[in-house]
Amino acid sequence: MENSRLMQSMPRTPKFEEEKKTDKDKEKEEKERNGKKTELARAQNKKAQEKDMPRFKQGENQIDTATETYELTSELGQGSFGAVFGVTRKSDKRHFAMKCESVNMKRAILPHEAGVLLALNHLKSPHFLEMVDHGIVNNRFLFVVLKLVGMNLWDMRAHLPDKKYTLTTTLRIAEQTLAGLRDLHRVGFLHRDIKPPNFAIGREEDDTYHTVFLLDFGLCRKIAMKGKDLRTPRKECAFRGTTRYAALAAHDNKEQSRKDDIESWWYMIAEMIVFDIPWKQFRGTDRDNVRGMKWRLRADETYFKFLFRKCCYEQMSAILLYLDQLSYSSIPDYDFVYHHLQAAAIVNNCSAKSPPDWDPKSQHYKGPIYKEREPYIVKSLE
Ligand SMILES: Nc1ncnc2c1ncn2[C@@H]1O[C@H](COP(=O)(O)OP(=O)(O)OP(=O)(O)O)[C@@H](O)[C@H]1O
Repeated sequence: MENSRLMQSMPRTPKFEEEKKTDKDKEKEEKERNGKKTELARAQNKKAQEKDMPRFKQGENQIDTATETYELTSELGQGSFGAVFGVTRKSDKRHFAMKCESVNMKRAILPHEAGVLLALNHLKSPHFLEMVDHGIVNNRFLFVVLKLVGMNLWDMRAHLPDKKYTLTTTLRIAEQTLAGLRDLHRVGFLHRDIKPPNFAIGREEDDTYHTVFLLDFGLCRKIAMKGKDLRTPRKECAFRGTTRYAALAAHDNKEQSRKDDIESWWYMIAEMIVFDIPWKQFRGTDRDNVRGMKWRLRADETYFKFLFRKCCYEQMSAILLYLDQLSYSSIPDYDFVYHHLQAAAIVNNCSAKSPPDWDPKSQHYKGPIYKEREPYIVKSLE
């Protein structure tokens, strides 16, 4: 005690202050340098996209690949790394989605994504899209052709009359997205960018209108290898993900693991339940503030209770408490999480028969139902 008081009263030497200032300056300079690098890479990527990508809006309406001709019919999405188009395969007039990426991107993402999709296509899970074609066009852009799905969960919410999902639909979404993540983890991948735009509903035409699909495997990381259970975590990693839904491990530049995908999933579902998640107003660059609020949620029970005052306090707090106990190597108990979702549905009188909000005319729910102790099923083994 005496010692610490003594230390506090001691004047800091100019040298100490100088060193501290230099460290801070260095950090600031490093941040500025990284910021400039990111900006430069972004500008280069944008230029490459403008030059190489299908120019649908300028009248380019047909893509000839090595084996097929596709007619471009719409633009379904524009991402930071590329674009997704609606296409019709000329040979059989079937509709698909074509995701494209310029060959001149600073870092190619699509070949990696195609690899993940290929692995997932061996799995018997209703939550992944079949990849029907992939390749390169005239050394201009890379592409993958995927089964077409409907609106993503972000856009869908904005289209609903109240711009909100009901609790029944939220819990159905929670159950299906949890099953999708469980299946992805089982093939040894982490998603690392769980957010509503990366899930989409199916299409009436395919009888998958009530199914939720997982999209965008560009940030996936393989964590389990053949003959090795788990990759050794790196000491420090660059931030990956989307600030609003990022797990604390991502905020702390730590190696992410299965539990962190589920933590991101928790933020996504919490947002659907409470509508206004407390860190909603912060931008992607405000990572420190968002991290602080995610910590407050854990430390301040009154705040947590207030947030879930309308419903699901017990279940959501039990799930988060459980997730926070897991470590890098833990395999989350998805069934345990599901039990809490089931409990929330029972306590809140959610009908198991109700169709999802986007299909109010339907008589009943016809989407996939979470199966406990679901065995790992590879298609070829059936
Ligand atoms: N198979 C598909 N069918 C219909 N729409 C799709 C399909 N795949 C993607 N989309 C639409 O395109 C959007 C962007 O897709 P995706 O996230 O795969 O691309 P991205 O370039 O990685 O995007 P971002 O950089 O924003 O993450 C999705 O939110 C969805 O609305």
